[in-house]
Formats: sequence, C-alpha cells, structure tokens
Amino acid sequence: MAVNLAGGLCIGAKTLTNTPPKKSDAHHHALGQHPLLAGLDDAMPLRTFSPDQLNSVAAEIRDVLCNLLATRTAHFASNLGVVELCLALHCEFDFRSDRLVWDTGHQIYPHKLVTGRYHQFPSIRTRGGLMGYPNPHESVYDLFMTGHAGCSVSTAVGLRSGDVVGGQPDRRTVAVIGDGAFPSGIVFEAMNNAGELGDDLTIVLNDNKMSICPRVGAVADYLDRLRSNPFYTGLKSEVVKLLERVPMFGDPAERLLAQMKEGVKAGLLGGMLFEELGIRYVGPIDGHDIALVRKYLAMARETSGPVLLHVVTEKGHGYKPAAEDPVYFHTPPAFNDDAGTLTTQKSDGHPPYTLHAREAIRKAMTEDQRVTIITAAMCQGNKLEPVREKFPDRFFDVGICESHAVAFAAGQCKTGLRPIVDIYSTFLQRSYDQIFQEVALQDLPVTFLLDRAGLTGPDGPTHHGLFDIGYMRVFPNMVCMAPGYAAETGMMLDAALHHDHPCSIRYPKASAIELDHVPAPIEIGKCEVIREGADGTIVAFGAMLEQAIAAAESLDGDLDVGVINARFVKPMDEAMVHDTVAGGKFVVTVEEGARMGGFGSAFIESAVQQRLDTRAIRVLALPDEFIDHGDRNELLHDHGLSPVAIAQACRDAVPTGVH
Ligand SMILES: Cc1ncc(C[n+]2csc(CCOP(=O)(O)OP(=O)(O)O)c2C)c(N)n1
Ligand SMILES: CC(=O)[C@@H](O)[C@H](O)COP(=O)(O)O
Ligand SMILES: [Mg+2]
Repeated sequence: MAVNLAGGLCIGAKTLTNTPPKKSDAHHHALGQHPLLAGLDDAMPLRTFSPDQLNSVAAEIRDVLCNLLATRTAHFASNLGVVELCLALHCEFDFRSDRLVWDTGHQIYPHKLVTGRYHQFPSIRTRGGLMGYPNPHESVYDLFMTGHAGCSVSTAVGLRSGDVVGGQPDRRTVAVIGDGAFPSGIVFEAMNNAGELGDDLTIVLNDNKMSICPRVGAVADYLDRLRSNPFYTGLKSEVVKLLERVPMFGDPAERLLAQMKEGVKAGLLGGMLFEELGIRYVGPIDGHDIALVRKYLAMARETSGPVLLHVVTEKGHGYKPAAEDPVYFHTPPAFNDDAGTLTTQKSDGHPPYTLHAREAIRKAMTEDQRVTIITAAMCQGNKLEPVREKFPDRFFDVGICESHAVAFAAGQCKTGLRPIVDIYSTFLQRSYDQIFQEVALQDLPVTFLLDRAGLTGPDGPTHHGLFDIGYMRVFPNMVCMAPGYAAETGMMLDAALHHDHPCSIRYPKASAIELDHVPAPIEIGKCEVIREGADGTIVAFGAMLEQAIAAAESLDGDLDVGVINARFVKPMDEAMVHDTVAGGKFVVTVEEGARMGGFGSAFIESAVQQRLDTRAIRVLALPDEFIDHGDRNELLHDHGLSPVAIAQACRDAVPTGVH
C-alpha cells in the first residue's frame, strides 16, 4: 500500500490520520514500494538521512505494519508507537557494536525493518519465518531472545559492566523499557545496582500510559505526576532554549552541566526517585519528535553515569483506531480497514478454555464472597474484563509483577480469602520461589489457573507454556490438574476452591471440545475413563484428550484402543496406572508439555514404584529443546502430537507378536 506522505501521515505531530490496513501484497512487498526500507542492509545509512527522509522511513514502517495486520495477528499498537524512537536510536548509536536491549521485545518490528530484515519481514510470526521478538540468530542487532517483560535494565547493566571490565568502554549501552514493564521488581533491583556501579548507561523509559490494559499502580501515578507537573512544563522550554544556546557541536555533557547550573536540574523538577538512586533523570520529552529525541539521546550518550530519559509516546500512533483503542490493538486479530470499517475474520471453532475459565471464575465469585481474582497485567489476555467490572473490590491487577502476585495471594489466604491467581504458564515461572515458600510450604489454598499452558503458537519459545507440569508437581501439597474438555474447566475450579491446599489447573490457548457424555464428578487424584480398549490405552493429560480420542477413533477396526482422561498429574491415579500397565498391553501417554518431568514421567515413576513392567509404555510430549514459533496445530504435528502421530505411536507400541 502506498502512503501519501503529502496528505497522509503526520509524523511527529499530534494529529492522527489513518494508514488503513488493506489486503495488498503483504506477503511480497514489491521492491520500490518502500524504497527507503528496501535499501537498508543495516541501520547505518539512517545516520545520514535528512529529517524529511527519516519521516519518510517512519511512514514506510507504518505502512508495512498496517499491511502485516491485514494478514495475521501480531503486535501492533506498541510497534506503531516506537517508530520515531527507534529511528532516533539508530541515528545516534551504532548498535552493531553499541548495545541495545528492547524490554520484552514485542515492539521490535521497526527495529527489524531498519536492521536489514525488511525483505524477510512478511514471514514474521510464521513457522520458519522471522520471530516476533528479538532473536540473536537473525541479526547482530538483537542481543537477547526475549518476550518476558522487565529484564532489559538488568541485562544492560550487565552488558555495560562487561564492556568496562573487558576494556571496551566506548561501546554504549541503551535499554528501552515501557511504562508497563517498568514497575517489575527486577527493574528496581537493576536500578539499585546501576546507581551504585555508576557506569554509563542510558535507560529510555517509553511512557505511553499503557501496559496491555491501562497501566496500574503507584509507579504509574508517579509517572503521571512527572508528566503533568506544571513546574516542569513551564521550565521545559527553558531547557530547550538553553540547549540551543550551547553550541551544537560542543560537548553535550557541558550542556547538561549548563542546565544544572541554571537551576533546571531535572531532579529539582521531577524524577527525584531516580536522582536519589544515583540515576540522572531527564524528561519527559515528546517521543514522536525525531530531532528532539536525537538531541536528548546524544546528551545522554555523552553524560557519565546512568541516565533515565523519560520519553512520552502514544501507543498506536499514526493509525487512529489503534491510538483510540490500544487495548484491542495490542495484538488484534488480522483485520481489514475499508474506509474506516474494520472487518476481522470470525473464528468458527469452539470457545477457548480461557472463556470457560472466565465463566467459572465469575460463578465462583458470585457464590463465594471469599473468592478473589489476581492478574499480573493480563486482564485482557485472560478475558477478565467482565469480572473486573462485576467485582471491582475482589479483582486485583498487580501489574507485571508475577512474584508479588503469588505472595500477595498467599497473604490473602492467611486472612481466609480464596484467591485465584490467573496467569500464563510461562509468566508464572517468574514466581517460582513464591510458589515454593509462600504457598506450598505454608500449604495455603491458592488456586493457580495456568492459561497458555502448551504451545502458544506465533509467540514462540518465550511464550510456550511447556514447563509447568514439571515445575509445579515437585512441590509437596500441590495438586496439579488439567481439563480435557470444556465442562471440566469449571468442575476443576470448583474442586480446587473446595480443596484446602494449593491447586493448579493448566489449559492451553486452544478451543475446548464439548463431550457428549455426563462427566464423572471430580475426585482429587482420580481419572475418568472415556472409552475402554482391549488392545491398549491412550492416557491423555488435559486438552490433548481431543487428539487422543481422534487417534483412537481413527484406529477403530484395526486396534481397539481405550482412552483415559487422566485429569491429575498429581496426585497420580495409581490404580489407573496399575490397571492400564499391568496386563502388558501398551500405554501411550500424551501431553502438551515438556517430556522432562512431565505427565509421562510421572506415569512411569508410578509404574516403577508399583514394580510394573514399563516396556510397553510410550511417552508423547515435547522434546528437550526450545520450540520455535508457528501455528499450534503445525507444531503439534511437527512434534508427534497430532492424531495421526498418536495413532502411529499406538501401532508402534503394540508389543511384538500381539498384533
Ligand atoms: C513477565 C511478563 N509478564 C507479562 C507479559 C505480557 N505483556 C507483554 S507486553 C505487556 C505490556 C507491556 O507494557 P509496556 O512495557 O508499557 O509496553 P507497551 O506495550 O505499552 O509498549 C504485557 C503485560 C510479559 N511479556 N512478560
Ligand atoms: C508480548 C506479550 O507477552 C503479549 O502481548 C503476548 O503476546 C500475549 O499473548 P496472547 O495473544 O496469547 O494473549
Ligand atoms: Mg506502555
């Protein structure tokens, strides 16, 4: 899609115009459609571009982003918001040797487009294509493969320290962190260290007033105060005037000194929190004004010691609907914009587990006043908005602070409440010690809803939730279960809330099947038999029940295979293990999780404890490697977890001579 720069985007100004996504040739950008981006083998030429050319690059980037969103779901609003900031950074630094860490990494698209990946960009978030996050395997410009929020300042402090110790002090270091990620505890641990070390470091705080949902917490309020302090606002122009008085080619550090001499030290105006930690606070500045951002980045670059540059941007900038509704447009489904009328493809599958969980939460909170719900900034992803509205006093969004969320839940438990921590499997990893000490060790009845427990698809290795079976089941007192079909989700939540010990319930980012049967009541540690089979059994843990049933049905007439819905990995149903294994028939266990420490491992542990012959047991699970991004079904197929592969595993598992 061509962008009419004359009448189209107005980069750097506050007026918003549309760059509507259209189903154009998004998979194959014709060379010349984005002439400036197409010519960038790396970011170096940007440094020689005129302001007009930089504005044109910004417009081209937004055009690419909009075209992409016409083809697939992807991170959108965050990327639109950092276009100018990204260009300014690459103009002022050479990140082939300087160090740049984008926090979380979901806003990495403009960076990829200007660092030699424009031609591969249409493949982003598809199997075998570019990753939707930084990836050192793709480019020297990406230092860490990330997707979890909060660690950029720590890694930047470490990079700087390494360069100082290693005698390479000329390599500059920059961390860019959003206001949503900023309140994470680890950021304060990093600033604590940075202030003490005193090494040169630029922390760019990209403040767009948004996490995925509107940001929450006292730090957010503090940032708001920094923005709106009239004292500051009045003096900002003084700073600018002063900068202009100091010769352009002089030492920018002198300019900073001059500011301070003139009594406009940022610390006097705001940012005392940082100043007191030994981190120079500068800002806030308009993050859509490339020249202005460049000026301040140059100043920060030449200042000794750590500097925090507070940059204000608009999430969704340049595409009006995204700026107006950045929550929806954080990761919208693929959409077309036909002169302002947005159309998305309707999914025709069954509702996802997340929705069943939400309805179960709502029911539990209605029936029991002790039940609370805790999210770590994932209200939207967990589809909890209606719960937030209906129960504002028992809904807690603690921000991107997973460790705190778990310890907070433990505290609530001690007072008699029954908290539910609704969290993505991969993000709960942040709270491992709190699960151990504050919950399991105290034997407190916290209920963990582990959403996205499985292959999450295009987000890839940082987001697949593959390790929770292993990491949860090792703790004494913990009960670990997984629903295999829609109705079980609510039944399991109910069982957990009536169990006076910690419980976890895992389910993937997938639609939940409806089974045409009367579900057996949930009994802790007991499985459900779905169908009997004379030749062998598939034991499925969680949502893989769907694939297990399909596999067994596909074998009908060939092999008579039973299907068991395991329900629990802990406590394991020992009688079920005995009954399925003891006769010498084959057992194939199936799970959407890592093989090591997973359901199959637990099953074999039980069989061994019971001195059973384990030779006819096969474990189907994800291998001991990080799984790439791709469509969930493609990935299940790749890793032997499709119905066809499970059926084949059954055939292969039949003891020799039996069939
Ligand atoms: C540890 C962790 N928790 C939660 C998330 C999910 N998440 C991804 S982006 C995001 C919002 C980040 O807000 P901010 O840093 O301000 O970036 P913005 O999208 O506003 O640019 C959240 C909650 C995550 N990636 N990592
Ligand atoms: C960057 C990040 O961590 C989130 O935006 C994540 O990609 C959301 O995943 P879902 O789309 O599954 O909610
Ligand atoms: Mg933000």
